[in-house]
Order: sequence, then structure tokens, then C-alpha cells
Amino acid sequence: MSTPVLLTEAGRLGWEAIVRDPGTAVIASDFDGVLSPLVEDPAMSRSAPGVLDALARLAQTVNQVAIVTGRPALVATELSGVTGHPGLGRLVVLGHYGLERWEAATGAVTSEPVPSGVAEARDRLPGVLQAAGVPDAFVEDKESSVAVHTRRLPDPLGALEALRTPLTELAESVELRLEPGNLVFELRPPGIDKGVAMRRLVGSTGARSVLYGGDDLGDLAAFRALQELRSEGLYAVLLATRSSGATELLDAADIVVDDPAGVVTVLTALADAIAVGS
Ligand SMILES: O=P(O)(O)OC[C@H]1O[C@H](O[C@H]2O[C@H](CO)[C@@H](O)[C@H](O)[C@H]2O)[C@H](O)[C@@H](O)[C@@H]1O
Repeated sequence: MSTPVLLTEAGRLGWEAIVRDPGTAVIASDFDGVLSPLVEDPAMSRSAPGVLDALARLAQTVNQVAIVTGRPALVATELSGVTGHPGLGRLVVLGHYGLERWEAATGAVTSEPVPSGVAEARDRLPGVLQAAGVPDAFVEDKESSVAVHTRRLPDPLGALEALRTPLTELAESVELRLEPGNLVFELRPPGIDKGVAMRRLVGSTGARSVLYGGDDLGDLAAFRALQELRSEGLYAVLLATRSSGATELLDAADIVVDDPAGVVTVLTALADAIAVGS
């Protein structure tokens, strides 16, 4: 499989660094919209065909493969189907934007403490949705955060806008952060994001190169962190899908593909290149 179109020189250097020295490389990716196609019901998300095999191939040669997601780690683990998949015995899943860490090697999850604001937001949410005129928005209770989805409403974008200010005020009043995403607002603990998660992963693995795949606004923090780390000598490839249409992310990417099938193509091409050492 041929090398994908690399839109930037930094991306080309990142790709070459991973191929040259895979043992010091980290391959990390968001789940929804990157490894799995977006679907109406969050509980129905599944890894796209070929995703796990492509990750497993890379896992044989690189230092670390990781999924970095806004989902709880165990939910992402279950939906993605990574548990017990051949070749993914050293995978890590960083859940809740890095608040949680699941390791395939042990099956154990470690987590940072959840602030009390999450419980308070959960209790007040029905009243806030009612007052905003969007009582039927779908609330995804993720225990360490709550997400409010509008995808299944008759006017998803209108409903999202109607919720922006009330949910911002609710988040601020309980010292949570409002995370906007694809037809979703999430109220989640502050102090951690995918940028912090990636910095920690790079630090703990001693990685010298990283490929990170994202699609939504929550992935911007990871992109920004990796762009900053480039100035400290890290090589990075920023891969984006068009799944969520997050313009800022697409503009910052070194490789852009349409969807998770495109991600499989890129990951497979990288595994092929590593195999032949070019
Ligand atoms: O960091 P991620 O793995 O991308 O998680 C971000 C959010 O993804 C999920 O919502 C998105 O995907 C759903 C299923 O395809 C879709 O219905 C929804 O509209 C998207 O926003 C998940 O439900 C959220 O909890 C995650 O925070």
C-alpha cells in the first residue's frame, strides 16, 4: 500500500521517523469518528472493519498503541472490541480524556478522583434541559461526566445552540468544563484533556515520534500538544478524519481522510512501510 498524501513537511518527517525507528513510536487515536463510524446511538458504536487488525500489526513493532477517548475507558474497551484481540495485549485505553487508564495487559482501570460537581450537574440537568426547551435531549451518563446529545432530535443544530448558554452556566456553577463535540455537549472534570493525556503518554513511554488520529474538537488539545512537542524535538503525524467536520482540526492535520475506512488505509500503509523499512 502506498504512502498517504502528507500535506505538510512536518508530517512527512514524522512519518519517516516512525518508519525509521518504530520502537520509539506511539500510535494513538480517538475512538468515535476515527476508529468507529459515527452512529445515532452512542451505545451502538463499533470499530470499523480492519481497524483492530491494522492496530495489531502496528503494535508488533511500535512502542505503544493507545486509544484516547472521551468515553469511559471500559466502555471504549467494550465497544471497540479490543479485549482479547490478537496482537493487542499491550494496548492502553485512556478514557474520560485521560482521567482513566485501562491496560490490556492487566485488564485493570486506574482513575483520578471525580469532582463532586459531576453529581450535582447530573441532578440539575433535567431541569436545565426543560427550561431550555430541549427536554428530550439524550443524556449519556458516563459516571465521571455527563454528555448531552442532540443528534436524534428533529433539529439537532438548533437544539445544540439552545443548550449552549444554559449548559455553559451549569458547568461553570459546578466547576466543570463544557466540552463541545459533534452534536454533543459534555460536562466533564477540568484539569485534564487529550493534550495533557498525550503529554503524559509521550513522557511515560519516552516516545520520539507519535501518530495521533482525531476527528472532533476534543482532539484539538492533542493536536496542539503534539505541535508544541515538535519544537522540543518530537516527530508527529497529525491524522484527521472528516467524520465530524471540525474545520480547525482538519486545517491542522498532516493527513486528512474521509472516515474510519481511510484510517485503516493509513495505518495499514504505515505498517507496510515499517515492514519493508522505507
Ligand atoms: O473522544 P471520542 O472517542 O471521539 O468521544 C467523543 C464523544 O463520542 C461519542 O459521541 C459521538 O459519537 C456518537 C456515536 O457515534 C454520536 O452519536 C455522537 O453524536 C458523537 O458526538 C460519545 O457518545 C461521547 O460520550 C464522547 O464524548
